[in-house]
Amino acid sequence: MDPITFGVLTISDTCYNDRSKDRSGPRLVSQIMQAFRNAQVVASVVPDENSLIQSELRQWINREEVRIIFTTGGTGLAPRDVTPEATKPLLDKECPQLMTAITLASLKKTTFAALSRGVCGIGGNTLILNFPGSEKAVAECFGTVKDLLPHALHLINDDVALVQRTHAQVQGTETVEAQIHVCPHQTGVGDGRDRHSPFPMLPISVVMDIIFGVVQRTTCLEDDIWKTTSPVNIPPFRASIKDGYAMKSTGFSGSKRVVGFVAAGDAPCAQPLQEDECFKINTGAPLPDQADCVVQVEDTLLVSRDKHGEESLVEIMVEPKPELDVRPIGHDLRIHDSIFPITDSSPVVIQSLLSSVGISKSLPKPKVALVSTGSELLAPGELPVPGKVYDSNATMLEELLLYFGFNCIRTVVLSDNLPETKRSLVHLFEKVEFVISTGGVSMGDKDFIKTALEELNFKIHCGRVNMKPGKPMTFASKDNMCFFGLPGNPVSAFVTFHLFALPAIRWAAGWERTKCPLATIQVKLSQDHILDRRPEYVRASVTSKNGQLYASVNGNQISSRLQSIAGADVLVHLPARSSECFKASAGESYPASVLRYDFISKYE
Ligand SMILES: Nc1nc2c(c(=O)[nH]1)N[C@H]1C(S)=C(S)[C@@H](COP(=O)(O)OP(=O)(O)OC[C@H]3O[C@@H](n4cnc5c(N)ncnc54)[C@H](O)[C@@H]3O)O[C@H]1N2
Ligand code: MOO
Ligand SMILES: [Mg+2]
Repeated sequence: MDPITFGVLTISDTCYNDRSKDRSGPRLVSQIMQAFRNAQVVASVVPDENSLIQSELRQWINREEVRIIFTTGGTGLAPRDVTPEATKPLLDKECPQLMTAITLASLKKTTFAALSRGVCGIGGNTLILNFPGSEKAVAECFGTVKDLLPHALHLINDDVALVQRTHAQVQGTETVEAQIHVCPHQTGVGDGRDRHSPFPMLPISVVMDIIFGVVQRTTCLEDDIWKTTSPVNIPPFRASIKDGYAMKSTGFSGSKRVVGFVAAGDAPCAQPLQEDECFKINTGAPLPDQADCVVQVEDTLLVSRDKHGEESLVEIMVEPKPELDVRPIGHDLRIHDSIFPITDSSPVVIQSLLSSVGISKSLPKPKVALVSTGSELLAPGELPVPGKVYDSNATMLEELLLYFGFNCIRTVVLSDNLPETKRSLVHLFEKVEFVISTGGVSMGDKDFIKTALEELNFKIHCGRVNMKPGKPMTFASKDNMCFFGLPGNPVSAFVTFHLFALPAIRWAAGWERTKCPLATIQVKLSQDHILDRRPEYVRASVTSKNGQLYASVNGNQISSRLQSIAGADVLVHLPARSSECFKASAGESYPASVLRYDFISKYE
């Protein structure tokens, strides 16, 4: 079944300014994913501005694969409500009855539905429907139209065979065998254990929006760190920039008597100084009070030593100039000035700048616990046991957290046992705000993570993501406790850590939102790659050839094969296969997330 791409456009000044306030957009996305297994969703938020709404809609209409667009918001009577006015000029045909069906259904719930002015119609080959802005309203409106949508698309496509089949179904003339379920809803119910995941397969962008909306970000950087002013001058004294001789610039070049020695760490010296005298001085040492310049040792000659072997006379071969090779007091940073010229959440930057002005403060970092689940797991170092495998995830995630500057508590392996899993989660959340587990999130009857979370009254925001690897990635929260259930397959855990858990932890630590995800670059593929049904995050190593970056896929990409992370500089983002495109070709350019600072493996 080919994927259908839906667009979900939230139109609201408020949500545009604070995306975490957008409830109706994510609700629509989740309903689409639940109703259509082959759905892909692009989502965006724009303010109530006619031109911005039109520009976003036009872009989606021009994308061949976007077949249905739902807008939510801006349909009412308020002065800023302009969604219908923005939509109408883009429609080639209006579909007023579709809106009538929505309105009739909505009026059964509330007469306020009469105050919505939304329109429906076709622009290019895309069906556009304006829904109101409330979460409840979009759920109801979607419920009204969802069964009509596949047939509407067949009609827009002029897909005669499927149109006839639907007409036959409606008229009851089709045989049972010939019936196809054009709109495959997930069952979510059934006798005994449900055989279908009740969790919609959400697009990555939606999961990211959810994570940033749910995880609480510390404001300590804004409230405290960025406002820190320096209690000292740097340098706190006039400091020599060179190893050489400190003197008066009013004297000339030529021979000078060496009257003293100043090393870094010595207190500034008040001894009188004549124009034909100098002090030997080291880089970083304080200039004697009466000196105003330094001549580097390379521009001098030693003339004589005294009886103790100490330098007594030197020849200064350049003309001394005022301030030559001197850093004045406060040259680098003045007392009371802000110590951060710009905000930079890197712990390296924060901690070292604080230290440079004498402030010893450790940054509050989110507390994280790691736990591997699986009765099959052996700790590295243990003897092999039939049926068991070694736990690589705990080591990998601990190293990744350290690499990115975060610490963790690493706990024991949990066996696949529901009461034990629940007990451990409760216990861990007494100590930390993030728990990252691996394993136990897919469909097996021993996959207890989601059940444990539900029984502990966590809200599961995401139980599946439309990606490969990492589909069953689970994100849940309760109060300020956040839980990432990464899939057990080692590569799935590796990819989902980088794409979801790391940005969440950086966000909690107070990082800017744009800095939380890994940096993205463009790379050209070195070889063809067959596209998957899900968007895929392929591990690849990068070669730089004449300034262009090429990505070579690291062997078999099955999610159990940890060898694919060896030499992995980037995760190349490949789109899902579509009816038009089934492979990514060598030479094509794709975005890629940078996994490591030293991300170029080879130069050719
Ligand atoms: N019926 C279905 N089965 C599966 C689905 C599905 O949609 N329907 N999804 C598959 C996908 S995709 C993934 S990914 C995995 C994820 O499974 P779980 O998160 O439930 O993980 P487990 O079943 O516990 O283990 C999977 C695999 O990984 C090995 N593993 C687990 N932990 C570790 C560790 N710490 N170190 C090394 N290896 C580990 C484990 O032994 C299994 O081989 O589910 C698919 N199934
Ligand atoms: O998502 Mo799984 O991670 O495909 O193997
Ligand atoms: Mg499993």
